[in-house]
Amino acid sequence: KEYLPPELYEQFTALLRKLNKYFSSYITIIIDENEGMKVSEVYESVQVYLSTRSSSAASRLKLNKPKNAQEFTFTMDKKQQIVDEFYGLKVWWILHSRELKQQMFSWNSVSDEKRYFELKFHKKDKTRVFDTYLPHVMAEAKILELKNRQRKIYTNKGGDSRSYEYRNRIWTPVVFEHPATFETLALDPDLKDDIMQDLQKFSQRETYYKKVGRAWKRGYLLYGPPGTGKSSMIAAISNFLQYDIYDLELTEVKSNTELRKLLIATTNKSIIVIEDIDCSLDLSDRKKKGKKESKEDPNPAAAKPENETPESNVTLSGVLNFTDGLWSCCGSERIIIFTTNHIDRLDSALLRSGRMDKHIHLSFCGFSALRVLARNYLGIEDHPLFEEVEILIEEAKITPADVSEELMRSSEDPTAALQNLIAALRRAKEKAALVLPGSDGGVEGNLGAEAEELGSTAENSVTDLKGEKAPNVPVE
Ligand SMILES: Nc1ncnc2c1ncn2[C@@H]1O[C@H](COP(=O)(O)OP(=O)(O)OP(=O)(O)O)[C@@H](O)[C@H]1O
Ligand SMILES: [Mg+2]
Repeated sequence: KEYLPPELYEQFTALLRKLNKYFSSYITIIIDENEGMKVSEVYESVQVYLSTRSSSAASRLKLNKPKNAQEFTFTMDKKQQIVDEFYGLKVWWILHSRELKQQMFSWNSVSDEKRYFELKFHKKDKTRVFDTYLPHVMAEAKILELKNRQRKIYTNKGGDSRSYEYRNRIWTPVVFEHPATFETLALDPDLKDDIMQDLQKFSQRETYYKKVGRAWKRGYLLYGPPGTGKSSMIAAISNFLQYDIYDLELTEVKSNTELRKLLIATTNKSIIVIEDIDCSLDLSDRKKKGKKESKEDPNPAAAKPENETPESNVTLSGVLNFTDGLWSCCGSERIIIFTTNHIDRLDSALLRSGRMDKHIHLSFCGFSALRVLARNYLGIEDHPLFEEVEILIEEAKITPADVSEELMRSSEDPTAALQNLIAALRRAKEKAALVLPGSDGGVEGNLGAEAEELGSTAENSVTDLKGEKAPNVPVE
């Protein structure tokens, strides 16, 4: 390097590398961390596999202990080599990292890093490596992943953009530990069974979906007043199927293209959630609003101040494409869940039959749901006060969240807790009568109408908390 001019030195070393390759009796395979916009599955599997080998084989390790994990795990540090042996076959693994030069200068710029594994083995072992060793690595990684699996909840709401782990990922993961299960969910038993069977069936129907030519995914729309268990149900579904959750914050998504990127970056066996879809996007009035704006202001772009941050440009059609367009079939075993408190605010395009496979109405606490809550919070199956509660609860229209609150206040004394509940039910009943005299009650009056309205748009039966089916009025 000291004696040759730089350009000659470059050429000389390139030639040496070529010669080395020509005469070398080894083969090297590169496994990149990123595969387009996704983290490569092969890279992740290799990393998991090597974590069991590294503690004995490498001299410099990184120590990890994921939250709640039983044991420490080790991962290879950069430039470390691990020699692995498999029935007499010897291979070398090295983790490399390359800094990518940034094109543009900026004050808070951080150089990008590209990581990759290098697998080296003798030429004579080529067939064995491809036919037996690599499949063994993948299979072993799968077993380990299942053993140490921690479910994650991902969000697209800005992670730490300067941390390497998150900069290259558009979803930020957090370990998911929600305790809600179908056991603890206060729901009409028939509705609960129906949902559980539907989920179970879905998760076992890979070949069926293929046979009928459909993408292996399912859409649920959960609707009902606040505090009726929509979010809890999503957690219960995740715990039931052992799927990860992708919590999509639509207001953070700038365009339909970004929405598509987010979709592509989700993994299989996952639940994609858009909570409060009516609040995230003005879906119903979008077209009308667009027309109005264009009438009032012939050139709206010119009126905008230049430094204004661009608003979300996600459109209804973008969301619809996200749920069932051509791109929605990349990957499989996905459940897409929308939640809303106001089903009447949703565009009919989102509600039409076949769009979301199941519309689930979560409503006020019925007596059977109360029994579940009494078991959860008070540890009782029956009580003399249940008779009174049963009569009151059908009229009072109180959410499971409110019932839970009442029961929690004196959980050590079931009688006192139920007396509190009875008082709360009486208050709720009076309040409901005051709000809408002569009607069934407050908000719930509207909800009944919503259910009927939905019956006319949804192909699937509309099931509610009490297991009633809303009338299926034919689509006009
Ligand atoms: N059906 C239910 N079964 C058991 N607990 C429930 C149920 N509904 C509500 N709760 C309790 O009430 C709290 C609020 O419920 P949750 O967040 O699931 O309501 P939500 O329907 O998602 O409300 P929002 O529309 O405001 O998002 C939860 O912490 C849960 O403990
Ligand atoms: Mg919620």
